[in-house]
Amino acid sequence: MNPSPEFNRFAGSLTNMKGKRALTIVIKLGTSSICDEKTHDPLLSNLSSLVETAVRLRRDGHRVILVSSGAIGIGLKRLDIEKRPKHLAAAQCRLIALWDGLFQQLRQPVAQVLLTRNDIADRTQYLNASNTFAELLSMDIIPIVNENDTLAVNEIKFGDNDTLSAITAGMVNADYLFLMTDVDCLYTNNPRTHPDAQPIEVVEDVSTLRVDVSSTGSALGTGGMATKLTAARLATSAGVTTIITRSSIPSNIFHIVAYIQSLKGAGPNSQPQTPSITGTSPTLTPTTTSSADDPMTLSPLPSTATSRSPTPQPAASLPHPLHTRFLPKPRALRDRYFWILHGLAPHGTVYIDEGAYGALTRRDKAGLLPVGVVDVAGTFAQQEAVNLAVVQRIGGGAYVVKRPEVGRALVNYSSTEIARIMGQQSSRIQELLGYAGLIRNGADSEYIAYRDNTAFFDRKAEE
Ligand SMILES: N[C@@H](CCC(=O)OP(=O)(O)O)C(=O)O
Repeated sequence: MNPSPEFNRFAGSLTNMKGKRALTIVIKLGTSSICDEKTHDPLLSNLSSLVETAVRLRRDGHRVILVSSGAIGIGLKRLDIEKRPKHLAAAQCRLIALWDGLFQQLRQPVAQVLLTRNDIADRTQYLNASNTFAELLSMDIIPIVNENDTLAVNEIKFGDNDTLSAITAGMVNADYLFLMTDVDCLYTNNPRTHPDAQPIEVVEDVSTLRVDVSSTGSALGTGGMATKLTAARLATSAGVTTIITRSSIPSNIFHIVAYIQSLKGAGPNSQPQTPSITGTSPTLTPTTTSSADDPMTLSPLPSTATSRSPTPQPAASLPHPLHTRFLPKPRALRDRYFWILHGLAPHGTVYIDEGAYGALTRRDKAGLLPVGVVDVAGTFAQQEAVNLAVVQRIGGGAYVVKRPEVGRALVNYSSTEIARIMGQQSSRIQELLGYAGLIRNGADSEYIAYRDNTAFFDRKAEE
């Protein structure tokens, strides 16, 4: 296969990136970008174009990881059935053969990586996965990642490949995560019903955007608008610039990277000099259908997003296609905290009082002691991950939940054990349980969770 004219055309802008440090770029392609929603035929020209783009980036010295959905969609064609089966990913082998065949045309080796949450639930396994990616990338191989649908029951599912791609991007310390989809970018409103809707070019803080979840994504995939924002929140917390852009023109990746890299010369996280949204309509405006073709419609809060006016006025000289860029958090979450917060699935909830929360989140962070625990829900074993919720004690053993999800912890005691020692001084653990939890550094544990085994979504707590 010879590179298409389009492939050769963007060689011009490539020169802008030459001589710069190698970037790690994760590209996520959803089902609707891989196969036709009605016929389920693979979108060959689209896939070929993506292959050309990825190979070109690789040859320019960058590291590329592809997160590819499509096993279920392609499987429908293979099995000649109409509807997405609930428990079947019949065509992962077909999907990877398709990618391998296309990459092979350009002599680019690829490697299949199938993951479930179980594969990263243990710290050593997480680090193994991370090392495997590093090794593949150092050998100029493009890893192609998907959820291992054959093994992934609900408890160990990432659930959607947007989330999986964000976790992958965090794991490899990527510079960019591209969430390729069937719309150009996020808009201030649904442009179909609101002609004055403006594209949102830059989002500083994804948590201040409220998403219209009525657009649920394609009929064959599991993601949609909401999962893209979740992915953006995860990836940006790990310091990854996250982009939403249209998948039908994969070479856009190239122009967008070149554009953003050129902005970086103008200062960290530079933004185009375009008007800010004034905040006249900060409430959510639902889209009218859930078609995958719907633009993503968001209601940004005033100071956190920058939109392009109807006549684009790019700040940098480089031309760039429409996209939404989520700025990475200035200080990336420590790898261990990223893993605890986003790699692990919580098995229950430990309710802590405000005093404990304060101690766990202050600068000289403490561990979680039994005395700060008010209640426990769910069934979990030692060394499993739990959700942490903050409660206010209101007397007589009663409490109100103030913040239902502030962070995660890897616990030294099971749910049954915690139920027996909560609210007590650590010195009573031995007496109450007959033993004292996990032993670390030769001493019994006085903590429900060690301080380096707790992590919080509020970034101030982790800085
Ligand atoms: N693992 C599934 C894809 C799940 C998924 O997240 O799909 P999508 O929303 O299209 O990215 C598959 O290969 O079909």
